[in-house]
Amino acid sequence: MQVPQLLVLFGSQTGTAQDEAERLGREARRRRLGCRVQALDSYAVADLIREPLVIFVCATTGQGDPPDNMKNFWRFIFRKSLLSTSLCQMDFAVLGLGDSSYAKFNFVAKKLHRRLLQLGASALLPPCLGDDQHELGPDAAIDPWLGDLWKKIMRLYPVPLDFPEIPLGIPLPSKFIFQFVQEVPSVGTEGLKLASSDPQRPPSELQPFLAPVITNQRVTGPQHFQDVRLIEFDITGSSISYAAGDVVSIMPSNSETHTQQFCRLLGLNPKQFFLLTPREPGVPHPPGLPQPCTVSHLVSRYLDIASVPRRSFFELLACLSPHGLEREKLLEFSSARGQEELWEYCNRPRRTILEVLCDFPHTAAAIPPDYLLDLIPRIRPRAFSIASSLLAHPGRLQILVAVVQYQTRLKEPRRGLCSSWLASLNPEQGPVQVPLWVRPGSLMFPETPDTPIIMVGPGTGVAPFRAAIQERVAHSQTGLLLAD
Ligand SMILES: Cc1cc2nc3c(=O)[nH]c(=O)nc-3n(C[C@H](O)[C@H](O)[C@H](O)COP(=O)(O)OP(=O)(O)OC[C@H]3O[C@@H](n4cnc5c(N)ncnc54)[C@H](O)[C@@H]3O)c2cc1C
Ligand SMILES: Cc1cc2nc3c(=O)[nH]c(=O)nc-3n(C[C@H](O)[C@H](O)[C@H](O)COP(=O)(O)O)c2cc1C
Repeated sequence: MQVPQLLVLFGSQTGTAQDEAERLGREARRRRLGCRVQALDSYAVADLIREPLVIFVCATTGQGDPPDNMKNFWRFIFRKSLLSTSLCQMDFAVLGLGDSSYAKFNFVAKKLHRRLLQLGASALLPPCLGDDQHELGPDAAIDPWLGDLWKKIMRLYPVPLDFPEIPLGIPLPSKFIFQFVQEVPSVGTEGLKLASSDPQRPPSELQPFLAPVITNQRVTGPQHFQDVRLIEFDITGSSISYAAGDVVSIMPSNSETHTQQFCRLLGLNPKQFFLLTPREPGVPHPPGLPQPCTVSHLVSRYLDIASVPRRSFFELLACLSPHGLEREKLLEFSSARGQEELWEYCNRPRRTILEVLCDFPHTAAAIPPDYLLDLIPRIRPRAFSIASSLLAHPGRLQILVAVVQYQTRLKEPRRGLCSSWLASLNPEQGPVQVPLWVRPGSLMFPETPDTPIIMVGPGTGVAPFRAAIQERVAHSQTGLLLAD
């Protein structure tokens, strides 16, 4: 008897839907189902007509919009030419991530559910609508829904009896195998660059442009509570072009201090090189990680140790812990009944992964490197409205950054990863480069430059208007007034 195969496809803007999709993948593997977990746009969508069992995990972003990594899928699935029997072989369920304070609550999940029914697929359950506004977060809706889903799936797709369930507490195999290497293999140091600038293709998340920082200047008075920076990048030779309203994405790094602290806790040598091999065929190499790579590069540029850990982090950490007391606490945090306590410990005070690891030192010191990429999510890029015009500043790109810093009940102030990192870059102390790429924004300015517009953009919300005004001045428009 063959093992049933489940496909989990996700669309995620900031990682929550991806984390839930990976949780589904782990729960499926514990139940001995074959399981693939993929971003919707990295899946060959035409193959859906052959899939028997698919769970879609989708966030809603913007104003009821699909996340960037499912935009191609979204266009495809709503093609008018698709027949109403296209997906009649498929059982499916949709898990939505949203926030009920938005007018279009879980719009993507609801619309996708309806569309799949129109295409002939059979729903296993009504869609699950995870809500950030719930005091226990989206898991309040997801936990009971998943219980029902597994009951249904295991009834319709029973696994052979000689494959018993793998109990919680036993770690599943890691996605990758780390092989530490004493010497740098012959690909040389070129492979260690984060990204190169290929003049043929505009920079993207997979291949950002390393833009030198030209200036980094505070534009608010020294007494003002908010530190706002005007940062200028040199984008000469990048093939980047932009207009007012466009957005630049920036991939930040962890601070040197945090990187070193993390390595110390885990007993890792930052200078050590390693190679990564996927445990299963077909698992892609982590995007943006060079091969070979140094531990320091992995920790500073890839692992989001400054983020607030999710429940899945505690679940895996508990499995890896050799220390009785620490393991017991970690298991509690990963259980359904421990969610209120976890919220108080982590989410409310915004405690970071690094700080949690400091609280569980015996466990941290025993984490096998193979599990690092299962345990800690990838650093996410941050978006900034472009605050300049190429017509006024050829070969340059400027942004206005409000440095995020606030206090919770923890003694140490909370600092935004990207804004604090950008603020720390000082080109006067030597060359510094920032990985970035540009995408169109949703803010559209009138095509005829003489159309009068009233612009309201408080704080750094003024950035796109600064760009629009520079454009209009370059076109010799007069009568412009920007009030602040
Ligand atoms: C399309 C778009 C355009 C943007 N343009 C700009 C721009 O022009 N300039 C700009 O400065 N930013 C802009 N942002 C925001 C920017 O992308 C980052 O979110 C911001 O810089 C913070 O990132 P960070 O990494 O420093 O903070 P993170 O490490 O991501 O931390 C931010 C998180 O901290 C929490 N937080 C922040 N303040 C508090 C508080 N007082 N109390 C409790 N929790 C808090 C919130 O959960 C918040 O999500 C834009 C965002 C988008 C989506
Ligand atoms: C900029 C932004 C726009 C959002 N727009 C919506 C929305 O229109 N409807 C909704 O239900 N949730 C909305 N949300 C909430 C997200 O869907 C929710 O936080 C979700 O957990 C994010 O999942 P992700 O991390 O996988 O992207 C928005 C969140 C952000 C940050």
